[in-house]
Amino acid sequence: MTAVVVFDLDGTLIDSLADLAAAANRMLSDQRLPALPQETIRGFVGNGLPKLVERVMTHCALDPERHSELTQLTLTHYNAGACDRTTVYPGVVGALDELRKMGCVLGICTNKPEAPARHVLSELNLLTYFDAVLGGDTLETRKPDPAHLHASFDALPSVGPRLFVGDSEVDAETAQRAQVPFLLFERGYRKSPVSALPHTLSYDNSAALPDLVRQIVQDEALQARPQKD
Ligand SMILES: O=C(O)COP(=O)(O)O
Ligand SMILES: [Mg+2]
Repeated sequence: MTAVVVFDLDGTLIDSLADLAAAANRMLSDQRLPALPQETIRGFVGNGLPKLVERVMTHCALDPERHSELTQLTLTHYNAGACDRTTVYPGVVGALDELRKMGCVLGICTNKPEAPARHVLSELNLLTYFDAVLGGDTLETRKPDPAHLHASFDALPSVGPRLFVGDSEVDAETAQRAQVPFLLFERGYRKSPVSALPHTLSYDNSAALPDLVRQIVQDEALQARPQKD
């Protein structure tokens, strides 16, 4: 029972909010501005680091003309401490092991820039599970453009049906536009209720993932079977 499973990163496999918030707050401190609460920054995650910085800047009434300078500064701070407080969600490692044992091939489609995404995956001993890692700056486009997700699947061998696992509005929209089944992690950084996001199945413990993938693969196989009359 194999599948091509592509994962979002932040809020799906890893809880990276504390380090993202710390980087943004160091940038603000460099501007002699007070730190923002982590909960505020949580709402700014999902569309990549440049967008996160843009949202912080709007919130703090910083001059939009400084966007590229302050994005670079935030990235420098993030790179210096990307794994200080970031953790792998419970159940993820066991689920990735089992999926690999099933013969699935795994990839990453994240809006985090590719270099820090690879660095964080490597530091957390996750990089070797993935045969493709596409970041928010790998292509000219990124999620919710389905081209980002399609390119992630295309970078992997076609061992079975394709499915996407993510945590946010951006991921749900990407999967819907790409027309692939979507597994929604309920404990990530989404802003709307689970019921408001289009998804195939949802889960709150990553240990459930292999069974959910099996279920989707079986359903896909049933749908693909020629109908008898
Ligand atoms: O960097 C972000 O804003 C979000 O990253 P993600 O796509 O891995 O959730
Ligand atoms: Mg995410």
